[in-house]
Amino acid sequence: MNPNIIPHQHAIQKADRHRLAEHRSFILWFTGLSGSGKSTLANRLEQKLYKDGCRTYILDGDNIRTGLCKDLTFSEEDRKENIRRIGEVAKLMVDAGVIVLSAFISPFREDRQLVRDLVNKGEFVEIFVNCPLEVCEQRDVKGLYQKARRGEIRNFTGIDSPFEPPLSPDIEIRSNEQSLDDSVDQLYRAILPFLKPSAE
Ligand SMILES: Nc1ncnc2c1ncn2[C@@H]1O[C@H](COP(=O)(O)OS(=O)(=O)O)[C@@H](OP(=O)(O)O)[C@H]1O
Ligand SMILES: Nc1ncnc2c1ncn2[C@@H]1O[C@H](COP(=O)(O)OP(=O)(O)O)[C@@H](O)[C@H]1O
Repeated sequence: MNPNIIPHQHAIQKADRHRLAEHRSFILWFTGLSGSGKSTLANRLEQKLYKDGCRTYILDGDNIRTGLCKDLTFSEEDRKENIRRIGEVAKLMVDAGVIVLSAFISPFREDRQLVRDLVNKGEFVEIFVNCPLEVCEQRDVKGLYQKARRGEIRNFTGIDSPFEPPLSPDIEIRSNEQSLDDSVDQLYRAILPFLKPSAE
């Protein structure tokens, strides 16, 4: 820490923003293989929360790897840096009173833990979108698994780059065993308790 950087105490705090929005803010951290269903679930859940009048924002590859993190590759080191930056952005958004839905592979336990440690207890909800590699590969939503198998993409998660599944996720969705509607319902019911304003 640089001793010459002294944070300013702003008059309007996170708790004030929660009162205004009438809900708390936190990070819904979707993790899973490419094609497991992270983006689809984040999108569907956001629509439900939006209908309820919640302030939400999705962080995913479209708005991060084409902007803030466009300098990063898929090496282990760059993936770590990717998640570190996303974690810092998500933390700011939580402070701004927004419910953040983040949809990144985030393959390493240590990096996910790092994001959890950035925010207060109860402000990080780890959602493991669990789907066997064979099913993700069969879905091949973007044709990337085929490219990876042909050797046209290197360091592809599940093929020649590791994925460390969460050991005790807050929520687990088995996206190959349950329908999309059931998955969204399960998620919505599980996060309702997080929405309620606490005694801040
Ligand atoms: N080498 C390699 N490995 C994995 N994924 C790859 C790769 N190259 C490109 N893509 C596409 O990039 C998306 C994953 O980016 P992330 O930022 O979520 O990855 S990570 O969290 O830094 O590991 C991922 O998107 P999703 O399918 O939505 O997960 C892929 O479409
Ligand atoms: N229960 C489920 N939850 C999420 N996605 C599902 C489910 N069942 C089938 N799918 C399908 O799996 C695919 C997941 O793709 P996507 O959301 O882009 O994955 P990711 O963001 O993890 O790469 C979509 O075509 C989606 O319709």
